[in-house]
Amino acid sequence: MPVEAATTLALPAVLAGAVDAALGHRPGHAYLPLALVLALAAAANAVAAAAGPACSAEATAELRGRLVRHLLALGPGGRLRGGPPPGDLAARLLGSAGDAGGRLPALLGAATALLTSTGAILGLALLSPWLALAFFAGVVPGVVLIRLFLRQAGPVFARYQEVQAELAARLGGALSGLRSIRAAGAEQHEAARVLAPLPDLSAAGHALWRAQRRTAWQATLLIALVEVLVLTTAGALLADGTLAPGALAAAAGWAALGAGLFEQVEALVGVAHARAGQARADELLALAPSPAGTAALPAGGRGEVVFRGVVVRDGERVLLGPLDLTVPGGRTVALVGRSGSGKSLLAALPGRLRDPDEGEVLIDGVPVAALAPSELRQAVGYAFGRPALVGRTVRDALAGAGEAEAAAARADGFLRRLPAGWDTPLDELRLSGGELQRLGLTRLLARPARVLVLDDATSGLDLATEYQVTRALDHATHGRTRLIVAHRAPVAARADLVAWLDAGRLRALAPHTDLLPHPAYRAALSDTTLHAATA
Ligand SMILES: Nc1ncnc2c1ncn2[C@@H]1O[C@H](COP(=O)(O)OP(=O)(O)OP(=O)(O)O)[C@@H](O)[C@H]1O
Repeated sequence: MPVEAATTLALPAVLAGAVDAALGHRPGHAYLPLALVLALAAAANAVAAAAGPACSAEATAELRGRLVRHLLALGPGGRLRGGPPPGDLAARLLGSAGDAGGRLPALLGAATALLTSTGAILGLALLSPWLALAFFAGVVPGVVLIRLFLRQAGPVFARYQEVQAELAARLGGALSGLRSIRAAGAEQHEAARVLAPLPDLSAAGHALWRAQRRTAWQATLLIALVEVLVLTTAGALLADGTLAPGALAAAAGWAALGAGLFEQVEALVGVAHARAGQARADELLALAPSPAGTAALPAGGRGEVVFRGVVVRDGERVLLGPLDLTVPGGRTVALVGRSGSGKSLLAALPGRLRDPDEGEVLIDGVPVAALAPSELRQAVGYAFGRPALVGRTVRDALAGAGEAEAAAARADGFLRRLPAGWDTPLDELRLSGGELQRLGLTRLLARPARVLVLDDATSGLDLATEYQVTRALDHATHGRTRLIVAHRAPVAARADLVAWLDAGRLRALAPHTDLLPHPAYRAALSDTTLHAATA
C-alpha cells in the first residue's frame, strides 16, 4: 500500500522533471527516474491486485472457521433459541462472512486513496501554498459527500443482507419439506412464498444503486471543479513566472490524484459492504453459549439418570413437567405417551440438547450442567428417527463403527450392496428412512456412552426388522442405561419400566404389563392388539 501510494505520488514530480528537461529548462537525465517510477508503479499495482483477493480469501476463511467453531460450541437445539434460523445462519456463514472478509482490502484501498490524496495536497503545497488553498476550496463539499454516502449506504446494505438471509431461510425450509410440498402439489404456492421477499431485495438494491449513482455524478463534478480551480491558479502562477512549465504538469497530476479521493465510491461501497457483513457475523459471535462445567463422571458409574423437578417452557407455556423421574443405571426405560406429550423433550435433557427451564438432570449423581462438554458427549449417545449423516463418506459418518456394530444394527447387508461400500460418498447415498435409521444406530453402537437415548430411532423399520434390531441392540448394549421413545407395544414390553407421559406430566412409572389394562395407555401405543396376540 505505501509503495503504491508513493509511486503514484512520485509520478507527477518525475513527470515535471522530464517536461522541464525536454523543454531545456533543466539539465540531466530526467527520463530515467520517470521510467523507474513508472515500472515501480506498475509492479506495485500488480502486487496490490493479487494481494487483495488473497487477503480477503484468507480473512473470510478465518472468520468462517471462527463462526463455525462458535456455533458448534453453542450446542444444539434449545441453546440457539433466540438465534437466527438455519437458512439465515447459512447465509451469514457464506455471504456475510465473505463480505466481512473483504474488509481489510476495502479499508486498505480507502486508506491508499486517502494517503495518495494527502500526499498530492502536500505536493501542491510544496509547489505553491496557493495551489493547496485552491484545492481545499473543493475539499469541504467532498467530505460532506462521502459522509452522506456512508450514512445512506450502511443501512441499505444491512437491509439487503437481511432480505438475502430471509430468502435463504425460506428456501432452506422448503428444501427440507420438498417431498411434502410435491405430494401436496403446492410447488407454485411454495415458490411464491420463498420468493415473497424479492421485492424488498429489489428495493434495497435499487436504493443502493441510486445512492451510488448520485454520489458518482456529484463526485465527478466536484473533481472537475477542483482540477479547474487548481489549474487556473497554476496558470496564473506560471504567467507571473512563479511556476515552471514542468510544475504546471505536476500540479495537474497532483490535483487529479488529490481529487481522486472523492471518486472512491467503489472503495466506499466495499467498506460499507464489509461493515454490514461484519455486523451480521458479530451478531452470531455475540450469542453466548450455555455455561458448561468441568466436572467428570465418577468412574464405574452405571449411568443412573435422575430428572429432578424439571420444567420446560416455551415462553409462558409449560411443555413438560414439573416432573421427577429416576432411570436406574443399566436399565431400559421406555417413554410412552400420545403425540405431543413431551417424550422427545424429556429425551433431549440428559445430553443437554435442551436445558430445562427449572430443575436439573443428574447422571450418576452429577448434574449434567456441571459436566465438561466432552465428558457429556462421551457419556450420552443419541439415535434419532431422521439421523443426519456428517462427513464425506459413509465411513466418516459412522465415526469409528465397524462390521460388528453394522451387523448389530442390521445395516451390514445394505452397506455391502453400496457401490463403494463404506467408502461411498454421502451425496451418492440413496437410502430409505429405515436404512438411514439403521446407520444412526450403527453410529450409536460405536460409542462407549453409559446412557443411550433412542428417540424414534427404529420407527422406520418393519415389525420384523425392528424386532431383530432391538434384540441385537439389547444384546450389544447390555448393562448400559437406555431411554427409548416407544410408539409400539413390543418395544415398551421389552423395557424394564415404562415412563408414561401425559400432557407433559409423568402419569406412571411401571412395567408395560401393569399399564396395559389402562385404555388411555393402550391408546398411546400402536399395535397393542397385535402384541397382546403375540405376547
Ligand atoms: N422447540 C420447541 N418450541 C416450542 N414448542 C415445542 C418445541 N419442541 C416441542 N414443542 C412442543 O412441546 C410439546 C412436546 O413435544 P415433543 O416433541 O416432546 O412431543 P412427543 O411426545 O415427542 O411427540 P411425538 O410422539 O409426536 O414425537 C409439543 O406440544 C410440541 O409442540
